Amino acid sequence: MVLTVDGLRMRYGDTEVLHDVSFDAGPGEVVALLGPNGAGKSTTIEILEGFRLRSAGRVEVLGVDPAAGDERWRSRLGIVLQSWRDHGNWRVRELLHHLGSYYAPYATSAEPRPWPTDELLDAVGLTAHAGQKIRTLSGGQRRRLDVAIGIVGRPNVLFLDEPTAGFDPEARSEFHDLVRRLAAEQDTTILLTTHDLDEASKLAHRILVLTAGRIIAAGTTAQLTKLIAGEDEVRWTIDGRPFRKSTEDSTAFVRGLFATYGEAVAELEVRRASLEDTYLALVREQS
Ligand SMILES: Nc1ncnc2c1ncn2[C@@H]1O[C@H](COP(=O)(O)OP(=O)(O)OP(=O)(O)O)[C@@H](O)[C@H]1O
Repeated sequence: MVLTVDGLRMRYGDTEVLHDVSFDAGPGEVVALLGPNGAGKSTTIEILEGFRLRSAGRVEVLGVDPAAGDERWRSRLGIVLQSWRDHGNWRVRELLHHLGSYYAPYATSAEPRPWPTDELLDAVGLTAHAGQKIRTLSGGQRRRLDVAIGIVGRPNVLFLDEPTAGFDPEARSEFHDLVRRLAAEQDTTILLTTHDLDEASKLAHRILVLTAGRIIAAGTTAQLTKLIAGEDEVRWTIDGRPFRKSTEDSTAFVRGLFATYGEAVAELEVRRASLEDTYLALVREQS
């Protein structure tokens, strides 16, 4: 396993913000930590990055406890934080070239490092802005640069904390392609956090739903849909009077409705439970 988290707990003072979090991830796997504000997503990712010391539990990243990771171990991680580190006066190409040079000592023949600057600029869609000063980039362009900084060392593991915040739909879709390519072609294991269920479903092989410091559901989008599938809603009127019923099997219910009321049933509507609805219901229930 590339990532192993077993019984992870974290406490800030008297407050426990992670309770017994466990999951793992293999090479080339994309895992999304999905949850509302304050669920503990950043805390989890920061512990795996070695930025925070956990209170309890076993954590291994590339076979190493992050609390004891050395420079060589660190060189195999890519990190994209939520907050922007300001390098305003640098130009995009210069900065990537400069940061990339730190990784050169850790190159192997199987894993050349760093990622050549021009190829990288192309991969993140910043070629046209390569000569621009960083403070003149738009929010979405800066975020692309954040991602480029995260992957310049061709990491084996990439941590992305809310990577697409501030992206327009096109940038988001290009970013999704990039993440898929990194996982499929470079076997990069990717752990990302997001509030966005749609993004998690599109990107991740596995989604972990975290609320209030606990993983309350985990699986592929299809498995989650099955696991937390809610009830459909059926609405209809009889003689102008509105009715509404929540049911797990709307087809059987509608069949029964027609058997009983026949042609008196009008304005029939069936709304299937979406994963989004059930995810929101779950989160509300837990928080
Ligand atoms: N340094 C800290 N000291 C005390 N409490 C903290 C600290 N950092 C985070 N917390 C608390 O821990 C909990 C989890 O925070 P965390 O940032 O991990 O959540 P998150 O899921 O990443 O949220 P968001 O989506 O808002 O980024 C929150 O209740 C937060 O207030």
